[in-house]
Amino acid sequence: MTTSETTGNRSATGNMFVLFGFLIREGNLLRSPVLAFAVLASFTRSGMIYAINTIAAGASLALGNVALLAGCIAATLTFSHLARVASFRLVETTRRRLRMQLSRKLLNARAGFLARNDHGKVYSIVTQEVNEISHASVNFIESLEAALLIAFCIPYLFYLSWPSGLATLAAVGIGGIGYLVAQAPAQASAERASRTEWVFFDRVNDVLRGYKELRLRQARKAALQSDIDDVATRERSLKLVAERYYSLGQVIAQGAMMGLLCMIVVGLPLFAGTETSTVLQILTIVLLTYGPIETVLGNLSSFSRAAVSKYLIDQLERDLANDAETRASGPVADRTAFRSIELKGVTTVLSSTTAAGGDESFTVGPLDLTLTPGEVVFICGGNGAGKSTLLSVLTGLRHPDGGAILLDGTPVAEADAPAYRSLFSAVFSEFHLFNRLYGLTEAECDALPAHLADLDIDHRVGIDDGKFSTLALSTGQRRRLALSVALAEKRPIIVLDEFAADQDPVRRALFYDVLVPQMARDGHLVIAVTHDEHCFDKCDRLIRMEAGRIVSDTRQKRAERQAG
Ligand SMILES: Nc1ncnc2c1ncn2[C@@H]1O[C@H](COP(=O)(O)OP(=O)(O)OP(=O)(O)O)[C@@H](O)[C@H]1O
Repeated sequence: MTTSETTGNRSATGNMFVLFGFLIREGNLLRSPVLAFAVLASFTRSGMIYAINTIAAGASLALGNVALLAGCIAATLTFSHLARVASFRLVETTRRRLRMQLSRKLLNARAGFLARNDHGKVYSIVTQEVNEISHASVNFIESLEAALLIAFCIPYLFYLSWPSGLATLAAVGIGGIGYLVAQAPAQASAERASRTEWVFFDRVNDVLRGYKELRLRQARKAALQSDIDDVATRERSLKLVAERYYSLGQVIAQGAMMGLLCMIVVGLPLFAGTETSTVLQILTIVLLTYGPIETVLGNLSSFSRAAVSKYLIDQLERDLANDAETRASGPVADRTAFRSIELKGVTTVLSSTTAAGGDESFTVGPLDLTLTPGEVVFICGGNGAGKSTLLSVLTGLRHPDGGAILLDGTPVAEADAPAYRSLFSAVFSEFHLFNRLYGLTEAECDALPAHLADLDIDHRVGIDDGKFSTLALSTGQRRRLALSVALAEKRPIIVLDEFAADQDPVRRALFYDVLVPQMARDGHLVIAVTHDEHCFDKCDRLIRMEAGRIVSDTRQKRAERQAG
């Protein structure tokens, strides 16, 4: 991968400027006290250098100079401490802002984006890359303080001896150029290392999620371990290459500084005839600024790493913005009722990349369907027939690629999707249980215990302080818990994808003979994907799908229920 491939349109130096702009803007640096503390610390440190030099040059100890030295030392220590504390606050603020901003964008992304994208990449960016940037903000303040000190000292050096001032400027310049030369290849390797880290996070996910399968087959475990070793080794090599370049930049900077010292000690007396006392004064200043110069140059590599992180975060944010949901201009009010939902020639194209690198697509639709409140609709069909895709489109999680969804006769635009989705509660085949009762109203929370009892799960789970007492449940129990939440939401439409598949015969009967009829009696439209052929008579409509199409839509009289 070349540098231009990895850093897109931005050059390595451009990345650095973007980072600096971000740190100044996000840290509100121009108005932050941290800047004032850094300026004051470097000012008093310069005063300290001046006082040391003046005392060293004088024959006797002048009280005023000693007082100046003591005052400058106390002030430098105080301002440096305050600047450090303020800059750590800045680190945490930057980290918090970045994380909040990224999570907000992830929450606003289309469902398809999250289904499509590697989670390793998202985890890595939200943790590692964000940390890299927030740490750079401390280095930024530190470098600013050091750069100011250098800016104060160089004129003083020019005042004492212009060749020494010029030589110091040249040394700083050579050091800076060294970093600029080294950072392009270093950033390219650092970026590749970050991308390799995304793969590492995915593999860790395999270890955590596939722990049972891995323990059943040693060979699988060994192969995964070897893959993880490969990824970790590749990442290590890429990081080492990047660090080697960064170190090369540092060597050039250190070499320039050492050259400067030699030039002062040997060059000045030899070629400029500078007196020993002046040489000593210059040497004191250079030695006291040596540390800050090294800080500025040394931090360049951390900025370079952070610039790569910023580039990767920007890239993710751009992808998220391109795939963000179209939002309504005002606040979205929940819909509490509907008269009809109509799918008119709805088509959805699912596409992915094949192992050979080609494109593979599957079209669901065109689908025509009208649904009304109080109906019990079962959807059946073989694996891959398009049932789950139909549910995604119907619930507004996926905007159709063709045709339209009409709610009470009005087409649902993408911006209307949030309001439209508020009609639905669902337990998808791959559902997620939140530990906390996020977003439930007080009335819904109050209704929940009754639904836990109806679904025969109250003996295993309780609610404590807005949280479930446990989620350590069997698959069937987890599904019943998810349905309890869905029912407590009291939304007009309940969607269930293979709900009964994990239930024992008693609970399955409870579902088909008691719960579903009860939902319909309460006025819900119930849409359930099911493979239970012996229960097909327990619905008002049976929709059969094949190869992405509805091949039959049979209305029937529901079989009599045992209860209700
Ligand atoms: N990203 C994708 N690219 C291409 N084809 C896809 C993609 N996602 C799913 N498919 C295909 O689309 C078809 C419909 O999938 P869907 O999940 O809707 O089927 P389903 O009827 O719910 O199946 P099951 O009963 O197995 O859950 C399947 O053949 C599947 O392989």
